[in-house]
Amino acid sequence: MAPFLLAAEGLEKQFPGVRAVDGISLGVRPGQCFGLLGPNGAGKTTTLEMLEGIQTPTAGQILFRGRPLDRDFREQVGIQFQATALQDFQRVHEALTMFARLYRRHADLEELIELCHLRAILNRDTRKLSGGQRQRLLLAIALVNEPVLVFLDEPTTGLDPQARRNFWALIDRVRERGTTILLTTHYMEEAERLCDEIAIVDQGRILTQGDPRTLIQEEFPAAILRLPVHAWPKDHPLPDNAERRDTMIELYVDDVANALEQLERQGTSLIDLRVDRPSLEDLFLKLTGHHLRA
Ligand SMILES: Nc1ncnc2c1ncn2[C@@H]1O[C@H](COP(=O)(O)OP(=O)(O)OP(=O)(O)O)[C@@H](O)[C@H]1O
Repeated sequence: MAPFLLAAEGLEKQFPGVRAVDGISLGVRPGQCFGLLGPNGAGKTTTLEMLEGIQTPTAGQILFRGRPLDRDFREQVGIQFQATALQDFQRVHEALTMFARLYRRHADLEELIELCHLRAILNRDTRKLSGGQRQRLLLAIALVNEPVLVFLDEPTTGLDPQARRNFWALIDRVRERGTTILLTTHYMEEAERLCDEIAIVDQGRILTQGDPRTLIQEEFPAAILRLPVHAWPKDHPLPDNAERRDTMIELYVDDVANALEQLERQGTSLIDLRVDRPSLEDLFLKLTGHHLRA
């Protein structure tokens, strides 16, 4: 586990009647953005909370810089919870200052305010923040002790697409400062956009792990052509590189131009044809047989 900042081996968590995490091993390298990607209930939050030292594993080992989690670990990491309780009647700058006081070492608050775009809302009551503003404040709070590693649990859930994109840009800047990030998400686009490495989690286990682009390239050719079943000529059997999914036929191809020529030659109507680059959604479907959002 030596090159890893944080590593887990054989993590398990058993709740009464529910095996939330069923043998997860992973390693997060310094400077990396590592993502746990999976549907609701997959065990992402439970895994994250064990890695944060908040939940005790039923079995398994966690090492931070090669050592078990200790008091020092708490000083060196930051946590953005799904729903950190911000106190009522507290303004943004008061919340920041209060959290900064909890740590021996803390960041330059002015710099943090700039980084997280909080200047314009410093005097706002924390109950009056929009979803994006709240997430920016929660991220600033997670960064208040200048952590080397920050945990983000579904940081953009509930944000509108524009606020989500803004938050991604903010995460880019946090990374550029050298902070290692471990996040959970059920948005595949987010995992593809932000993460150097992902672990796809389903039913408490990791199905596959690696850099998103490589994972996709290993499983799929360059493109997936999708067309409705009714467009396919009845007398033509499906070729080996095709699969039927519900009302659609998917063709897995490397040479799009050549595939289109063949389809036209066999009399397939191309009017409803879609050409897609294979995505994490396709990978998840292939690995589990179901859609991530199902
Ligand atoms: N404290 C608990 N007691 C009992 N069961 C729990 C507890 N916490 C989580 N679970 C169960 O463990 C499983 C995994 O939950 P977890 O919250 O880790 O999943 P998740 O992937 O983070 O999902 P979500 O995106 O909805 O947060 C679920 O079946 C959940 O109901």
